[in-house]
Amino acid sequence: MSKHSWHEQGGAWRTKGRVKSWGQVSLNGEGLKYDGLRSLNDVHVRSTHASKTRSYLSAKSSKIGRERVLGKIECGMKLIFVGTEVAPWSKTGGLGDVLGGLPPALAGHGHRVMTVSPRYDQYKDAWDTAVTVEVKVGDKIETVRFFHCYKRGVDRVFVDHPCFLEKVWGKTGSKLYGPRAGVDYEDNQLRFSLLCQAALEAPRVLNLNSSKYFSGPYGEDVIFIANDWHTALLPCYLKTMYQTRGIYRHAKVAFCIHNIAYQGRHAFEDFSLLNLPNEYRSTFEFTDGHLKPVKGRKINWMKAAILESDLVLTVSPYYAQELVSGQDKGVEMDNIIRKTGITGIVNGMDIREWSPQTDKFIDLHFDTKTVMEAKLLLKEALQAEVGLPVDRDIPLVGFIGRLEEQKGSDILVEAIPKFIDQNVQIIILGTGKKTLEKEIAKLEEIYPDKARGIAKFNGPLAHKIIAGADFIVIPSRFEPCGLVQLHSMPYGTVPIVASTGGLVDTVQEGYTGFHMGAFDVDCEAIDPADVEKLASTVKRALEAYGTPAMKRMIQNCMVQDFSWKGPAKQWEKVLLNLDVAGSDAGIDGDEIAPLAKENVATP
Ligand SMILES: Nc1ncnc2c1ncn2[C@@H]1O[C@H](COP(=O)(O)OP(=O)(O)O[C@H]2O[C@H](CO)[C@@H](O)[C@H](O)[C@H]2O)[C@@H](O)[C@H]1O
Ligand SMILES: OC[C@H]1O[C@H](O[C@H]2[C@H](O)[C@@H](O)[C@@H](O[C@H]3[C@H](O)[C@@H](O)[C@@H](O)O[C@@H]3CO)O[C@@H]2CO)[C@H](O)[C@@H](O)[C@@H]1O
Repeated sequence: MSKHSWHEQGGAWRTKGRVKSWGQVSLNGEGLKYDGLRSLNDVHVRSTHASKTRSYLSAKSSKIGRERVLGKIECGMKLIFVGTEVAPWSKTGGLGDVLGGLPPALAGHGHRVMTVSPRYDQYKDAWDTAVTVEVKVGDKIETVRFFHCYKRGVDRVFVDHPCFLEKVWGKTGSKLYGPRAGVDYEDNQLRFSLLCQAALEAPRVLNLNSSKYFSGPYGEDVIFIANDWHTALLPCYLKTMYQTRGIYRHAKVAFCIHNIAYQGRHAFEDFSLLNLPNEYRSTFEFTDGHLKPVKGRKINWMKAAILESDLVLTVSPYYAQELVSGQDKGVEMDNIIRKTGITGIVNGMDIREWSPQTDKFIDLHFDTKTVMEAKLLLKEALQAEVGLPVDRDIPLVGFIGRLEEQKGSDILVEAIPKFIDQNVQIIILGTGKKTLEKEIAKLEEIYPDKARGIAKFNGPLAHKIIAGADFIVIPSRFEPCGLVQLHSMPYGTVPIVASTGGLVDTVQEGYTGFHMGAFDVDCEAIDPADVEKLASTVKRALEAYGTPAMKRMIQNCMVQDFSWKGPAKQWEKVLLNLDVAGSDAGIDGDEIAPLAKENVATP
């Protein structure tokens, strides 16, 4: 049994009755009348005879740009990303960022890219396609409707169903998975079953004509990129509901692990909710030493996803190594992953959102030449905003993250007394576990002139901290990739990081940041040695503040390229290796279109 970091503690949904039969409702009839955003005919699509309406445009790269002519696809893959978060429409953390940023970068390489995620809110930029499909979820037939918009070269598809829209009020930050942090919705397994089935329908039933480069449904020769445990049923349904019927014969599934701490462990009896044939029981079966959500034998969604997908990826090479290093870091999936293998590709970040030269949330823009003066002014603005004494000579340390043990905010709180006597201020921004939120909120009372803990999900403030702080501290017990250090470095904000996961891959000791060493991954305890490591490394960073060495580090941080361009190339390479019919390398392009101003999810 892994001693720590399986984060799920319960919330299993119990079935009251057993499902007698499985499978999708019969699909008959035909006719796909949805034509991009214009035609809003009320078409109830029960058919999946998408091929009848195919009219692809082919794509050719040329030196002077894209030249695409009617005919068969000559270039690019058809990629369907599926996930429960997609920024800016929905986000509780980094999963949303990745589904927001990676797809446009792959579209920029000439691939046809769609994301499928829940419609948690009335997104003002996503239109009703009027296309509906029926899927069997648990023992009920549910109708789902697709909404759509086309942004930065990506078809953003939103799955509309009351199980998403009625539960989540407000677009980001909370309530996507449960009424509060640590508590899951009882019907999460059904919600995610519905999402997976809808995602499998989308490429076939949506007749999208979003750009001059591509038109018609995506068709069947696609690659699904499933993300985290919520999408684990996708490879299983692909095989049992489609490929057995000769549909999607060449389609493949890549499964990306953003966080092994959340695996979707549920009561074994819940298998019957999933509408999968009995032979899949063993794929899901999993026994651990935990009592929650039930003692002993369970189903484990992530295990099934790892075993049933064609390719398993994660979000940094070092995390990939950690996952197979043993039970603790692999959270009891290490033996399974050793069998399948795993590819680690470090995440990129959205340089349109996170750039000191264009950031819409800061009052002053800067570059490598103006950084030293600009940061002082931005720090003063930040100090004033959070109510700390305004003093440009005090080094400011920031923290941004979900308040879960993963992120080590508890270790940080414990370490603060050990360095707060220095010339320093600290601002912690995060939401999550109530106990951890209370801990950070108390800091202001204890250190009124030195510390602020803000238990809110606040995007603009995150930008101001990234820009105005001198250091960003990331004391994670484990960190698959970490985006906050990527966001901070272009702003010359030097990261102080635990030596784990993607933090190892992206921060170089003494060159672009400060490493604290690896922490104990046991989430149930705070190791005093880790408190010491954190405090001494912060002190080391404070000593460097204002020195020529620190100035060099700031420059080193700022000149790196953390955009999605490089990672997208690597993603392209591994996805091409899946050898799906019609797939071809894309072109060496940039993102097709900038993030439109209206590309903001508002209720
Ligand atoms: N209170 C708050 N207010 C405003 N913004 C907030 C916020 N709390 C967090 N954020 C934002 O949420 C994102 C968090 O990024 P992380 O890399 O820490 O992801 P997370 O751990 O959630 O995701 C997992 O998936 C990602 C993506 O693969 C991996 O990088 C990561 O290691 C893994 O744990 C950042 O954009 C951050 O600014
Ligand atoms: O983008 C942020 C993270 O979002 C996902 O994590 C969520 C996870 O998948 C959900 O299951 C849920 O986790 C809760 C867990 O189920 C429950 O038993 C309890 O331990 O509390 C957990 C937190 O509420 O919410 C997570 C988001 O908070 C995604 O899987 C991660 O990769 C992302 O880091």
